[in-house]
Amino acid sequence: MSSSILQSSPKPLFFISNQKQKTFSSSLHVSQSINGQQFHKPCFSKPFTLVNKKPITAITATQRIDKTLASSSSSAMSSEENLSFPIMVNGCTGKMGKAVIEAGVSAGLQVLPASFGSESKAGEIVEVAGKEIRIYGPTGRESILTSLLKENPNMIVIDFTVPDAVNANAELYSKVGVPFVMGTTGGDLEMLYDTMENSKGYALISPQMGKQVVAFIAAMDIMAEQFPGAFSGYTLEVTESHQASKLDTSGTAKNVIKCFQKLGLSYDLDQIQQIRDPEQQLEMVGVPEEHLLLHAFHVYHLTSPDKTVSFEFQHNVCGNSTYAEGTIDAAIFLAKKVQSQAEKRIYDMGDVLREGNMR
Ligand SMILES: NC(=O)c1ccc[n+]([C@@H]2O[C@H](COP(=O)([O-])OP(=O)(O)OC[C@H]3O[C@@H](n4cnc5c(N)ncnc54)[C@H](O)[C@@H]3O)[C@@H](O)[C@H]2O)c1
Ligand SMILES: O=C(O)C1=N[C@H](C(=O)O)CCC1
Repeated sequence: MSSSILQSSPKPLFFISNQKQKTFSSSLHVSQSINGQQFHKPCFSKPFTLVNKKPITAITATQRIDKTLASSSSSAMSSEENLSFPIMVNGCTGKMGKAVIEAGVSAGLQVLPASFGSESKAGEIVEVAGKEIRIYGPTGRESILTSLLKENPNMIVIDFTVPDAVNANAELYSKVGVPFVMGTTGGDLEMLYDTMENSKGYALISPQMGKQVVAFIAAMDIMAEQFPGAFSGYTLEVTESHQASKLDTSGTAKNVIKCFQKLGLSYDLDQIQQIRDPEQQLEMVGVPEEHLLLHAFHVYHLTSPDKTVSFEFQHNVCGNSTYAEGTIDAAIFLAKKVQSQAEKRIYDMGDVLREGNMR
């Protein structure tokens, strides 16, 4: 596959982009005072700040979210449903972790001062969106989570960690019995769903939290259901470009490809062309320079057997605010399901959209 895919059609049939919004966000500057010194940083989302490194101790009631925020959250949320719940954001020093905490704070949710992170960060206390959060490495997670749940029976875990941690984390959440939103991609999806089927827990699992992209995938799925095989014989080329730090292939692209397969296209996931090189992203994909460190561009190009007909679909996202907002909607949706003891326990972002649970 060549770069022509990305440049072949100046007017794609389907184009979703939030570049405008993120161009605004990219000019955001954060000013923080650390040990009396003032720091200014241009960023997509506010950076976390390392406060200090202390030995790990159990979470106590005094470390929990402050009560002022807790009480204000009920009015900021939905007073008629009296839905106020704390979130534990795992991977809180990561790009998504930070963005989700900011979105959660804006929505009036409580953020618990504990987060699962990498071994190298274990014991650190970091500041994200004005909240001090202690990082817990791989050791002792079960007892930490158990005591957190005991003190916060209506808590929801939000996981934006790394592909390698997905299955072990989901097993732990299920074992302890804490409902969770799994935004992290990768891992063994079949195993993840098996874990949930075998537990009594609630979960919302989605490799894509951006509402408009989710709606696009749902539309493709409806087309596949109504017109199975409509694109038989066509060839498919898929290109996805993300920041160089992304560890796995786009989970979103995999879901879109499932729809194309139902539409009759034969395609193997290892044919996906991943672009992680910033130079290619600038020149070939057209990613704005200020978003090289945080973007998700996807192109699906379909060509008829005799090459007389072609289709192109794109969804291009700069920054990550759309995912963070969707994640908070997902957490609110899941909290309501838990509260109402809904029979269905495993959800995805399509369920959130279908029930109109958007703020
Ligand atoms: N569902 C969506 O809409 C969506 C959107 C964006 C990103 N993602 C996915 O979310 C995940 C995180 O993305 P990101 O951009 O924030 O990545 P990131 O690299 O910026 O952050 C990863 C975080 O995980 C932590 N971590 C590393 N090893 C860990 C471990 N063993 N246990 C717990 N935490 C660990 C890191 O310290 C870091 O805080 C990726 O899988 C990405 O594909 C999903
Ligand atoms: O930035 C990422 O990493 C993203 N991952 C998700 C995926 O793999 O589909 C969603 C888009 C952003």
